[in-house]
Parts: sequence; C-alpha cells; structure tokens
Amino acid sequence: MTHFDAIIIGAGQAGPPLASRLASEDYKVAIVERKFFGGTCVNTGCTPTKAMVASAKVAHTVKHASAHGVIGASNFKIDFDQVKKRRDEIVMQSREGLETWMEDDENITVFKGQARFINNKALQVDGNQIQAEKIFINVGGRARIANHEEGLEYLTNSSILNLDELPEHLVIIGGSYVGVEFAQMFRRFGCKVTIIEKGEYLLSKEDHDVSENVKDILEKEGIHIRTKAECIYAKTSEEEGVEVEINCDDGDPAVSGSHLLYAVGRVPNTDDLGLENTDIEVDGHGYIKIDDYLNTTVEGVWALGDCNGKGAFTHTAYNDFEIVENGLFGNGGKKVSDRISCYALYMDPPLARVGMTAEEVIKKGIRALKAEMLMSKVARANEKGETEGFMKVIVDAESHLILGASILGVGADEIIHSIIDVMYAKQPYTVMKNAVHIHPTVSELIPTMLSNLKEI
Ligand SMILES: Cc1cc2nc3c(=O)[nH]c(=O)nc-3n(C[C@H](O)[C@H](O)[C@H](O)COP(=O)(O)OP(=O)(O)OC[C@H]3O[C@@H](n4cnc5c(N)ncnc54)[C@H](O)[C@@H]3O)c2cc1C
Ligand SMILES: NC(=O)c1ccc[n+]([C@@H]2O[C@H](COP(=O)([O-])OP(=O)(O)OC[C@H]3O[C@@H](n4cnc5c(N)ncnc54)[C@H](O)[C@@H]3O)[C@@H](O)[C@H]2O)c1
Repeated sequence: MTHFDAIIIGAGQAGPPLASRLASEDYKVAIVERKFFGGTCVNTGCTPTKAMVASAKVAHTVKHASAHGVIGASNFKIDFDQVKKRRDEIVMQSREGLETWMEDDENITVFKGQARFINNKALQVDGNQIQAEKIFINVGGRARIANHEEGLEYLTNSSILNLDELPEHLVIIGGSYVGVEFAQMFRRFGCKVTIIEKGEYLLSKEDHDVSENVKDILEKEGIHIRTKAECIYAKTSEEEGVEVEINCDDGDPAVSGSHLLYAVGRVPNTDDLGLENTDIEVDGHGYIKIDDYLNTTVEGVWALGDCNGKGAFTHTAYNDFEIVENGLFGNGGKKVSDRISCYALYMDPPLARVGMTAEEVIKKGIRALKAEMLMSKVARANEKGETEGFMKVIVDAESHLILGASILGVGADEIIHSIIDVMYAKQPYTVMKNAVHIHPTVSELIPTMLSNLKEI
C-alpha cells in the first residue's frame, strides 16, 4: 500500500487543476486516469464538437457566399479527413498539454488505469494499492443508451468521432444539446439528418418560443424533426442500416437511416468504482450524494464534476474545483448553491442561457417583467446577414434584479456574459440599461431592449 496526501480519481475538468493546486501546497498527490487526460470535454465533448461545428460553419458560409457577393465558391466538397485531422490536432494539443502538466510536477504521481475503492480511504489501480486521507472523485459520465436489438450498431458522442466517412442518413435519438449540435453539423457536411425527440418539443428545458425558433432554424436547413416520438426500439434494417420504431401520434411509426446516434443523456461513471466497498452514497441515478461544499457521505472524500449530478458542464466542473480549493486553502465561503446556472448550445446561431426561463419564473409565481428583441432588429446582425433568433431578459418586478435571459443569435455565447456578470454582481437591470455599449454590436441593443420591459 503506497500512501499519498491526496488521491484524485479522473483527469477530467476538475482533477488536473486540483492536483496542481494541492501539489503547490507540497501535498504528495496521486492522480488516476483510465483513458485520456482531459476526459469527456477535451476528447469526446466540447473540444472535438466545437472544432467540427467550426468546420460546418465554414461550409455553411461558403454555401451562402454568393449572397455576400462572393461567387464561384458554391461547388465545394467536404474533405472529411481534413475536418477530422484539424479536430484531432486541437484535441491532441489539449490532451498532451494536460498530461505533460501532470507528469512534470514532482509532487504528482500519475497512475494510468482503472481506480476501484477497496475501502473508504484506499484504492486498487491495476497492480497498485494506494491510500490517502483525502480523496477527490472526478470520474465524469458516459452516454446513456436506449432500448435496442442485440447486436445493433449504434453511435455515441465518442464513437461518432471515429467515423471514416460521412453517414448517408444520420438518425439521432434525443433532441437536446448533443442531438442538436451533431444534427446541424452533419447536415452542413451534406448528410441527411433526422432527429427523434420524445418530448413535446426540442430542448425541453428551454422556453417554448426558444425551442420553436431552434426547430425553425434546423428545419430550414433541411433537418427532419419528429417530436412527441419516443424511440421505443431500434433494430438493424436489411435495406438501410438501422430502423427506429417510434411511438408518436402522427407520421410514420418508424424511421430508417444509415447510422444511429444516441443523444439521450448521460450516466455517471460510478458503477465500476467499487463504491459498494465504501460508505459513499449515490442517488437513484448513480450520482454521488454531496453537500453544498462537495463533501460526500464519507469525511475526507469529495465528488466533483458531472459525477455529482449538480452540473453537467465543463465550467461547473471547474467551479467545483474552485469550491474545494476555497474550502481547503481559502475562507470556505464558496458553495454550489451560489452558482448561477449558465450554458450555451453551440448550434449556429448559438443559444446562450443564464438563470431561470420565463416558464420557470411563471411556475414559481414570481412577479416578473420581460423584454424581448428580434435579431432582425439588430443592426450588426443585419450587416452580418445573420438575423435568425431573438433575445429575451426576465427581471424581478420588485427587486429589479435580472432573473434570467435567453439569447439565440449571432455571438450569443459571448454576449450573455454581460448579463451573467450583472447577475453575479447582484445589481439591478438598470445598471445595464444605463450603460453605453459599443456600436455596432449585438450587445448595444441590450440597454434598448431593457427600456421596454413589460409584465410577463
Ligand atoms: C458531445 C458533448 C459536448 C459537450 N460540449 C460541452 C460544451 O460545449 N461546453 C461545456 O461546458 N460542456 C460540454 N459538455 C459537457 C462536458 O464535457 C462535461 O460536463 C465535462 O467534461 C465534465 O467534466 P468532469 O471532469 O466531471 O468529467 P469528465 O470530463 O468526463 O472526466 C472524467 C474522467 O475520469 C476518468 N475516469 C472515470 N472513471 C474512472 C476510474 N474508475 N478510474 C480512473 N479514471 C476514471 C475518465 O476516463 C475521464 O477522463 C459536452 C459533453 C458532450 C458529451
Ligand atoms: N454545449 C454544451 O454545453 C453541451 C453540448 C453537448 C452536451 N452537453 C452536455 O451533455 C449532457 C447530455 O446531453 P444530451 O443532449 O445527451 O442529454 P439531455 O439529457 O440534455 O437530453 C436528452 C434528450 O433525449 C430525449 N430522450 C430520452 N430518451 C428518449 C427516447 N427513448 N426517444 C427519444 N428521445 C429521448 C429527452 O427527452 C431529452 O430531450 C448535457 O447535460 C450537457 O450538459 C453540453
């Protein structure tokens, strides 16, 4: 049994910065990674998808170049090998950078292998047994798979990255973040794409108007969308590749295609961690139970990132690192419940979100005001020729604090941060309304929009 001051399981988005921070305080740290440094985000999530989304955007721009007075570009082809090469170079740079960072630190020992708890304070990693008083679990999650015939070939967010050729017809089960990003990207690469979503509408956590707008944008690009259509069974089709039986009120009861992608959510990687040998408790979905400071049910063991079920993004995993770091070396004031929910969906144009949706505000019975603006009213969007979408901000009618915002439109993923910052500053919307923003930007219309608040 080798003793360390701290063990970190998983080198995803919270593990490496924590290892480095602990090492800087002279802790002897072990970090265990069973696959690739950087975890989901770097290897099969954010980085590869956003690199491919960027290639797809170039294809889309070239396709519509003549509208901007650039002619002769319409006869283009997708070199999928080059798309993948570019993507993989970006991924490898990040993965290798992280691995070197960990390996070069003399206070950090890297173990490559699967970690399993033997008891509350000790782990088995291949032939090694290691123990520490402080253990940090950062094991992330993997794609959830729905009901299907045995032997069916299907894709997940990971295996779709290994395709050598573009699918002829990609059928995607699940119309949320993963489904929508891959759908638009592969459509722009020239594939036929169908999304099957069991909910009443796409992106069911968003307001209905946002979801309808997203649906319009995707349908205009030629993506087929079947909502209220639960995938009840997927099987191999002799003629086409795959057939998905769906359960819906109207339309065909089955959809066939060449390839099938599951985009129906995630499951935490806690089932093969040996938790049964410990007192660390999980909830009914396998997420590790934590308190507001990320302590598990065993003292000296913390759970960070996707495996605790409190966030499902890279920035929430990184914030978990900051909370733990603050608890160990700071004033201990940072906690999960102080985090304001925010994220972006990287379709084009992007959808950026912060705080509550209008539907959540109404459901909670909060008296609120709403301001909205179509992107087609924004000068910069018109100049760019990217007028899809709209902005919406919800304000508390009494405190005048911003409760939430949705921005679907060009630059939304950056623009939302001015709203996020005002929310963190706990300042009223009037701070933004009275600010002078730069012309011509999309952001300059936020003060104008806020001058037209109406009862929800
Ligand atoms: C397709 C896709 C696109 C995404 N895009 C975005 C985006 O644009 N923006 C965003 O914020 N988020 C995005 N996400 C979500 C983001 O990737 C995750 O929220 C983030 O990676 C979570 O980080 P983590 O550290 O909790 O886990 P992970 O990054 O999953 O890392 C966990 C690590 O632990 C390792 N591990 C697991 N079990 C063990 C074990 N027993 N022993 C040793 N090692 C183990 C794994 O191999 C992995 O490397 C995306 C996700 C997907 C699937
Ligand atoms: N831009 C980003 O930040 C980004 C991008 C991709 C993924 N992610 C992360 O990955 C996680 C997983 O995303 P996701 O889109 O896979 O999951 P999700 O949980 O957000 O959505 C799953 C969707 O699948 C549908 N569904 C479930 N079972 C179905 C069935 N049998 N038939 C048809 N539809 C079904 C659900 O109704 C839901 O709309 C997200 O929580 C997100 O945090 C983030």
